[in-house]
Amino acid sequence: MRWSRVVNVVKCHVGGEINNVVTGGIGDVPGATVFEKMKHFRDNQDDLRQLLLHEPRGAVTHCVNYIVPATDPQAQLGYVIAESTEYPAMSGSNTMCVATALLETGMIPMVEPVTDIVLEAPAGLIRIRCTCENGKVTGVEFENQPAFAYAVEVPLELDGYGTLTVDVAWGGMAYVLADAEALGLKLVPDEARDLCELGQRLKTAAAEQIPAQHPTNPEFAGITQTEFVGPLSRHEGVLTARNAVVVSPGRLDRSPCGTGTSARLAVLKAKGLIEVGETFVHESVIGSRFTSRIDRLTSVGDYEAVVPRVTGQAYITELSQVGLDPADPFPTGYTLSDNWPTGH
Ligand SMILES: O=C(O)[C@H]1NCC[C@@H]1O
Repeated sequence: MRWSRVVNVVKCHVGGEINNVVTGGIGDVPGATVFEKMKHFRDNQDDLRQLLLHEPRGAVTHCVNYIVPATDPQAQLGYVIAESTEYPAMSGSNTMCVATALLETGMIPMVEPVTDIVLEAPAGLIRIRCTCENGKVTGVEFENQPAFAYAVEVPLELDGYGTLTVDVAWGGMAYVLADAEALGLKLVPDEARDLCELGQRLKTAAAEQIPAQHPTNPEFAGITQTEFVGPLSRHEGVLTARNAVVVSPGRLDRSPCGTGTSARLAVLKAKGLIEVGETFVHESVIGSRFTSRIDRLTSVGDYEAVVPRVTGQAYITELSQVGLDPADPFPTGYTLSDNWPTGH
């Protein structure tokens, strides 16, 4: 065997969402912050993302995280998140997989029954509380950077649908949130392809029509995600709802989505539908669940904001080494529109 590149990958899922973690083979990259390191990967080493996420090694449903040294002394390690079409500032499901991979492979020592860690994401410091039992991480609760609503109940023109009413919010990624019932959607698995097609159109229209520039870091991306929100209900008194997040280029998040849950908490608070500290259970289209709450209120620039805490459980599915044979005709892989949507 001869490989010109090899990385160690801890394959993980949380709530069915495949978010893998590269724990070796990269080393450090330049950058005074993890946000700068993210830009280095994006601008100079995007071939690695393509190698890992494109076929024949990856799939449109995968994300990957690169473990890097932290730049903030408060953090034990940093991570750069790479998805099919972007390097987001933050991701909830990826954070849960990263924390689980780091503790279950011993890169950060596990202390039972609770291990508190601090990691540096491109969005900033993420404080994480992991419950642990018999060497297994049984729950990852992360405190997100503040989430806030850019706009609540604003009109959006969409060809074929007329004028819709939507919300736009930041939860570590920027979301347009659309009411599923108003669109005749139940958020069930059979709707997956339709949700993706409509979701991609919605996010394009929202990005064109509704301003969403992050007030403290104008380099954070504008609207790249659509979140279809299902009706709120109470199960044994606990606020619960389903959602479906459409990740670009047009596939469903299998998990209840951590940044989407954070964005929804901000919108629920802006609409007076949730109290600080109240539990909110968010469910994905495949029925997986995250538990969340608003820990406290804050502000971001001129926006009133919430500090979300979101909990889920991740599982390691495989330990592997992914490599590149220098003669491989697909060193950056390929995408095909049968399962990797194009044209958005
Ligand atoms: O949990 C999240 O925030 C995400 N899951 C995949 C796409 C988003 O980054």
